[in-house]
Amino acid sequence: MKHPLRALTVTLGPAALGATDLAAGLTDAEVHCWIRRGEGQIGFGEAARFTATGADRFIDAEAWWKQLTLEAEVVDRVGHPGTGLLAFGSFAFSRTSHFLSRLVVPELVIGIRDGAAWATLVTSDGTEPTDAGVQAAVVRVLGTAGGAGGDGRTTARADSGADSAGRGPVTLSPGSLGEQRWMDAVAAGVERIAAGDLEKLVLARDIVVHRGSGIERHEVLRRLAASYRDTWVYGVDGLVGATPEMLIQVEGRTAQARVLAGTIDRRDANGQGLEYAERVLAGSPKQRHEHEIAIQSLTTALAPFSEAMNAHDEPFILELPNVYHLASDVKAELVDVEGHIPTSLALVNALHPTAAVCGTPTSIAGALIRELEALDRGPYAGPVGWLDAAGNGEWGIALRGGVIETPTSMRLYAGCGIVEASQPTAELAETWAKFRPMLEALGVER
Ligand SMILES: C=C(O[C@H]1C=CC=C(C(=O)O)[C@@H]1O)C(=O)O
Repeated sequence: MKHPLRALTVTLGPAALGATDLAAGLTDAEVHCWIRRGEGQIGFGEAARFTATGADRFIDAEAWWKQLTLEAEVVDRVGHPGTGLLAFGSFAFSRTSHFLSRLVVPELVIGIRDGAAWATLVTSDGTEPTDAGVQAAVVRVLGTAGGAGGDGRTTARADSGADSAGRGPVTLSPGSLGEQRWMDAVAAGVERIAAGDLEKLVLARDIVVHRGSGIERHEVLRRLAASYRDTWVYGVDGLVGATPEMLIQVEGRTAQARVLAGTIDRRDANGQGLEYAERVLAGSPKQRHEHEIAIQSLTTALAPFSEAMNAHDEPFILELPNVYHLASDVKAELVDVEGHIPTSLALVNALHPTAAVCGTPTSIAGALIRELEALDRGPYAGPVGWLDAAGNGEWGIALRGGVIETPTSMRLYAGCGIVEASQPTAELAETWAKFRPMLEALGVER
């Protein structure tokens, strides 16, 4: 007999987690996670799962989630975004993808928000989750109380040193298109833009990393969380990465997005730092044009759901360990649609795919991507994140990541915005800079 889910959320004392950085809790190879600057949520086990493919994947997921949360019995003693029932999710970039878009409700979620920790225990067999049950589940996944191992940053750094020192061979192999064929695809895209068929196109490619000694998923996540503190580190099943781009974040009536487009490799700055980025990135008409198109696509799609929207006139420079980006933060106050504030997933349905990962106009860019990339992007460049029963959530764009395909191999993806002024060799170099966070986390030096 199928039972409705039952959930209990309680505050966790500092000793229960034993660390101020949530990355310290990445103790299990199957852990789901969403972490930025040591805060967010991690999930263990599985109480429920939904999968879908096709054009209606977001709407179908939303309907499933609504029904599940309506039937559930929830005691939430914390009551902020992310507490109560929560699902992690990952969606295919394309409606034609074979990848199964998914929502996963873990049995145990541990979170840190504004320095305070909490945990939610979910049962699917009809039993009532208790305080003692939550504490016991936390101890089970983190080791003894207070035994999560201190600060995730320290642990991760020590591990990555040990890793590059001496594990099995790591090799790279080309994905769907080799480098030359991918550059030919970029040149073909530029031609189509020059012919006036479209304004911008985002072309991606894949590579496969083989690691003889095995891919340790939670170690990879720890390294990403340690090195890429300003990104959102995500792990949902085999999908793992650290994205700097926020498609949409919803908290009550407030929605926020971080739009990125325009990139330079930090290695090219030769230590000149931000001054170089200001000159070469913010000062480049090509990069500004690429960024302008991405901002336009987000704000146009968000406008019907909001009454007040502000985005700065000037993009800022986002400094990451591998690249500098042109970035713009957009904030909007949401309006009721059919009597309700739109949920984060409803907004994802309206916003995806933006011009930061597809192009403009969307349908022409989407068709050209299918024609030129010769690649099923799977969850790459699709929405990844979490949502709660109130509709709050954070959905990043699954960039700077990849999919663990076998115990010893992982497929990585990276793409570039192509405009008329794009040069195939420069775009190829940019993909290598974008692969770098994952390559480093996997112990590949390049
Ligand atoms: C498509 C990717 O990046 C997008 C996000 C930021 C900057 C981009 C760019 O400058 O081309 C891309 O639009 C990727 O990382 O795979």
